[in-house]
This record gives sequence, structure tokens and C-alpha cells, in this order.
Amino acid sequence: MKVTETQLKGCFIIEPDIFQDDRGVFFESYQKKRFESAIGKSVAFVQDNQSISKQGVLRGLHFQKKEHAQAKLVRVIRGEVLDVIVDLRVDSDTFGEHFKTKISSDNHKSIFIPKGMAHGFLTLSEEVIFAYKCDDYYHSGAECGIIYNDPDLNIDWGDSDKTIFLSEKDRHLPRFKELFS
Ligand SMILES: Cc1cn([C@H]2C[C@H](O)[C@@H](COP(=O)(O)OP(=O)(O)O[C@H]3O[C@@H](C)C(=O)[C@@H](O)[C@H]3O)O2)c(=O)[nH]c1=O
Repeated sequence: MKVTETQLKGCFIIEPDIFQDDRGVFFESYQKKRFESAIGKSVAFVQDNQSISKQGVLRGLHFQKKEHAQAKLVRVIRGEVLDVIVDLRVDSDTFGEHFKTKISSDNHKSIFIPKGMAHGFLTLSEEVIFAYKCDDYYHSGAECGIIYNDPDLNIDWGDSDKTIFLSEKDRHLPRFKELFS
């Protein structure tokens, strides 16, 4: 397993060891002991989520507020996404900065997203099955988000000519500076 910290402190890319034979592929998608020793802390995941999306769907940028903030371990089971994480920790050197990378069912990468981040992804393939663990339960009252094309965050989501499908909720998310100023 290879674990690399991104420029956002505490946010890691995890690449599992892949075992390939005549039948296909095997890998450990999560192993608590190895995972916690690699990231240097214990995380008590309590919920597993899965979403299925068509191409061009953008889910995000989402987070839960305050005492319901969630750390997440995200991966792609089918297809490919551009995954984006924004640092919302006001005391962080990288506050307001983002990290983005492509994760897919071919590269088998996971991302550990600590509490205090907003998260979103854009689907790049025809069908995407996206799966993630969370260390706090879903609380609809604590849901919050930032509009994906916020000019202050300045995230390059790629080909701007392509249609992006957003939920009604995500279309009306506030700007970064409305939440943090
Ligand atoms: C996230 C979530 C949603 N729901 C419900 C609420 C709603 O009716 C329906 C769809 O919810 P959403 O539109 O918020 O789903 P989605 O846009 O996929 O939300 C997810 O986006 C990604 C980027 C994240 O990082 C996640 O934490 C989560 O916020 O599912 C739950 O019951 N439990 C959950 O944990």
C-alpha cells in the first residue's frame, strides 16, 4: 500500500497493493490497522455510502457543519471521476486552497478526506459507482456546501463546453466568501 499526503495536511491518497492473476484482480480496499498506521490516527467510520451517476454529473461541494463534520474515505468502484477537496480549516496554511485528482476503478486509488474539508466530484465516464466511508452519520440539518464554480476557489473542472448535471440543491449553494469572511 502506498500512501501519499497531498498539499492539504491530513488529506492522503491511498494506493492499494494489487494482486493480478488469470481470474482478474484482488486488492484490500480498506484494512483498518494498515490504514490508521499510514495516516497516523484512528478513525471510527460509522456509515458507508454509495452513489451511482451518469456522465457529467457534479456532486458537491459538500460538508457537514461543526459537530457533525465528517472525515471520508472515498473511492470509485466503476468508472472515473475528477475528485476535488477544498480546505475549509480557517487555521490551516492551505485554507481556501483545493486539491484535485482523477480516481477510477482502473487506478484503484482512495482518498482520505479529513474533517474540515468540502468535497465534490465530477463524473468523467458513462457510469460511475462512487463509494465512501464516513466517520459521522448523515445529518440533514448540518448539511452545507459551496457552489462548484465559485470564482474565489477557482477550480478548473476541465472541459467547460460539456454539460454539467447538478442537483437542484447544488445549483443554489452559496459562495465561499458568504460562508467565510
Ligand atoms: C449524503 C446522504 C444523503 N442522503 C439522502 C438525502 C437526499 O434525499 C438523497 C441525495 O442526497 P444528496 O443529493 O446530498 O447526495 P450527494 O450529492 O451524492 O451527496 C454527497 O456528495 C458527495 C460529494 C459527498 O461528499 C457526500 O458527503 C455527500 O454530501 O440522499 C441520505 O439519506 N444519507 C446520506 O448520507
